[in-house]
Amino acid sequence: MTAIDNLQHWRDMAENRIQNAAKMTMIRRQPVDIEFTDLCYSVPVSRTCNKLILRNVSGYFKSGELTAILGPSGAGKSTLLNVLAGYRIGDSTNSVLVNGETRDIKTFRKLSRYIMQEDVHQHCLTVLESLQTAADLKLGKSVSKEVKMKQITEILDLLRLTNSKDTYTARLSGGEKKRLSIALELVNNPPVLFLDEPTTGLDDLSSAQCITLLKSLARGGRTVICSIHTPSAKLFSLFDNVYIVAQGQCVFQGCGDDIVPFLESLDIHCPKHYNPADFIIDVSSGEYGNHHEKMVRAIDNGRKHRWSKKEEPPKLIRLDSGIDDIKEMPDYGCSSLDQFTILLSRMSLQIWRDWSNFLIKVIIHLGVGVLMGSIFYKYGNDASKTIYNFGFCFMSLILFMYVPMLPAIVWFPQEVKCIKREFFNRWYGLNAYYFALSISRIPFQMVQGILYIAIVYLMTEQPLEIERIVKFTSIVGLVTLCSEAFGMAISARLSIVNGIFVGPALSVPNLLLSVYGMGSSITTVPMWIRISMYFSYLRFGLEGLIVTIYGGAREHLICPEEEVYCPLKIPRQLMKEVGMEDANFWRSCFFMMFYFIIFKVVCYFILRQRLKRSRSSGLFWLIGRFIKTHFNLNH
Ligand SMILES: Nc1ncnc2c1ncn2[C@@H]1O[C@H](COP(=O)(O)OP(=O)(O)OP(=O)(O)O)[C@@H](O)[C@H]1O
Repeated sequence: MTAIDNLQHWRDMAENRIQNAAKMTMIRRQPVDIEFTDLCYSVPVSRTCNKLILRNVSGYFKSGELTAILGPSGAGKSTLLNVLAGYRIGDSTNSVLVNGETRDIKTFRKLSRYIMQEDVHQHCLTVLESLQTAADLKLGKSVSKEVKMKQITEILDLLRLTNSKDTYTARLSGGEKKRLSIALELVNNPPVLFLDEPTTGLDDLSSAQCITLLKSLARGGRTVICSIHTPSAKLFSLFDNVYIVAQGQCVFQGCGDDIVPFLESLDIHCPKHYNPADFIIDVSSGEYGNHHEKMVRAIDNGRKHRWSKKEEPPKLIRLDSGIDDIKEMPDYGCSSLDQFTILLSRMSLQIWRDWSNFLIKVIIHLGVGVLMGSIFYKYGNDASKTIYNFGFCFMSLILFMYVPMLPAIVWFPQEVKCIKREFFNRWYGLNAYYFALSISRIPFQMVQGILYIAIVYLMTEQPLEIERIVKFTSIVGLVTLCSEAFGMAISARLSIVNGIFVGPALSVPNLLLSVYGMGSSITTVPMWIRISMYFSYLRFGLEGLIVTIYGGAREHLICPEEEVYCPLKIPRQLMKEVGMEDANFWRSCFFMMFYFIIFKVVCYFILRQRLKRSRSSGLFWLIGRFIKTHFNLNH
C-alpha cells in the first residue's frame, strides 16, 4: 500500500467513525455562519504605540464544517480565534457577521463556547460530578434530573469518557482532560465551538481522536473552529476548511486539497510526498522566498471565501436564523440563587475532598497550638509574665495573618483560570460565584482557628469566662478573614511569583504599625504614624485581643510568691503600658469588618475587570493601558 492509499484508508475509517458519532450527537442545532471583513486587532506596546496583530483580514466559516486556523508561530492564529470568539475585544475594529447580521457580542456569547488551550478543572471532582454540575448550572431546574442524566450519558459515550466517569479530573490523562473540557461545553449543545490548539500536548492517536470527534460535532450542524499547530497529513485531511494566517493576514482559505493547486497557480511547487500543510506554512513564513504579498493578493486577504480550481460555491443565506429567539434567552441557565447554591456545594465538596490539605492545616494548627501553649504555659494569670502574655497574643495574630494569606496567594490564581473559562462560557454570574466562594471557606477556617484556641487558651490559662472566650475567638476569626481576603485581593491580579513577594512584603508595615509606639504614651507618636496605624487591621486585632483578656472587670492577676513586686498585677495597667488604654472591643471588630469588606470589594472589582471583555473607556482605559504597557502582572 502506498502512503497515499494508506492516508485514504485512514480517512475512510475516520469518516465512518464520524458518521456513527454524528448520529449520536444530541439535537441538531440551528446553523450559524460566521463572516468577518477587514478585521484589525492591535495591542498597546508603549505609551504612544500600538502593535497591529491582525491586518484587515476577512473570512467565512460555515456551519456543519470543521475549520482549522493554521499558520507559523506568532502569525496571529490565537488572536484571530480570541477576537472571533469575543474573548478579546481590546483595540479591535471589525465587522463580524453572524448569519448575515452584525454580531451582537452579548447574543453571540449565548451561542458560542470557547475551549481554551489549558485544561483547568476542579481537581477534586470526578468526571461525572463535573458534568452534573455543568448540567445543573447550564440547564437549570426546568430540565428534569433524568433528562440531564440522559444527556450526560450521551456526551460521555460520544467523548469516550464513560470508563473514566468516576475518575477524579486531576488523575485524567492529557487527552481525557481535553475531551472533558469539550464535554463540559457540550452540555447545552452550543451551535458554535471555538478551540484554541486542542491537540497541543496530545500524542498522534489522541490528536486524531480529538479531531475526529470535532468533525463529528461539526457534522451535527455546529460551526467548529480551532487554531492548530502543524497538523500531520492524517489530521489535516479531516478538516473541511483551512484558514491560513501569516503576519496577521490571510494567505489561504479553502479546502485542504486545494492548497497544492493554489500554490501552483502562484508558481510555487509543493515537493511530492510533502505534507501540504507543512509546505504552505513554510512558504508563508518565508522559507522559500518572499511570497507573502502574492498569496495575500491571490486570496484577497480572505475576502475570497474559498479558493478553488472550480467555481466558488454559492454562499448560504440563512432566512430563519433563530438568532432573535436567542436574544430573548436569559443570560444564564438558572437563577442567581440556584447558581449560588450549586457553586457553594461544589466548593464545599472540593474543600472536603481535598482532605489531605485540610488535614495538614489541622495538624499544623494543633502542633503550633501545643508549641505556643508550652512556651507560654500558665502565663495568662501570672502577674510576673504579663508582658510575655502580650507577646503570646501578638504571636497568635501573626500566625492567623500568614496561615490564611499565603495559601490564598498560591491557590487563587489557578482558581481564576477556571473562573475565566466558566464565566466566559456563561456557566454563572460573578456575584453568585463570589458569594459562594466567600462563604464556602468560612467554616473550614473557623474549625482550624477553634482547634488552636482550644489548646492555647487552656494551656496558657487565659480567663475562663464565656464572654472572653467568645470575644477572643471572634477577634482571631476576623483577623483570619481579613488576611485571607487580603491574600485573595493581591492574587486576583498578580501571578503566584509576584503575589508571594508582594503579600508578605505588605504585611511588614501592617505588623510594624500594629505595635508601633508601645511602651510610650500614644501622644508621643508622630501624627502621621498615628494616622497610618488606622491602616493596620492587625493593630485592631491586637487591641481587640488585649481588651478581651485584660479589659472589663477582671480580677487582679496572681503575683507568684517568689516575686517581690509585680507592676502589671492590675490588668488595666498593661493596657496603659502598651498605649491601649482607649482600646474598645467593638471598635476593633468594626474596623476589622471594614477592612474585610474593603479587601473583598477590591478583589471583586479586580476579578470583574479581568473577566470583563468589553472595551473600557476614559480613565479606566488610560489606567489599563498604562498597566498593560508598563507591567507584566500575570506572568
Ligand atoms: N498582549 C500582547 N502584547 C504584545 N504583543 C502581543 C500580545 N498578544 C499577542 N502579541 C503578539 O501578536 C502576535 C500573534 O500572537 P498569537 O498568540 O496570536 O500568535 P499565534 O499564531 O497563535 O502563535 P503560536 O502559534 O506561537 O501560539 C505575536 O507576535 C505575539 O507576540
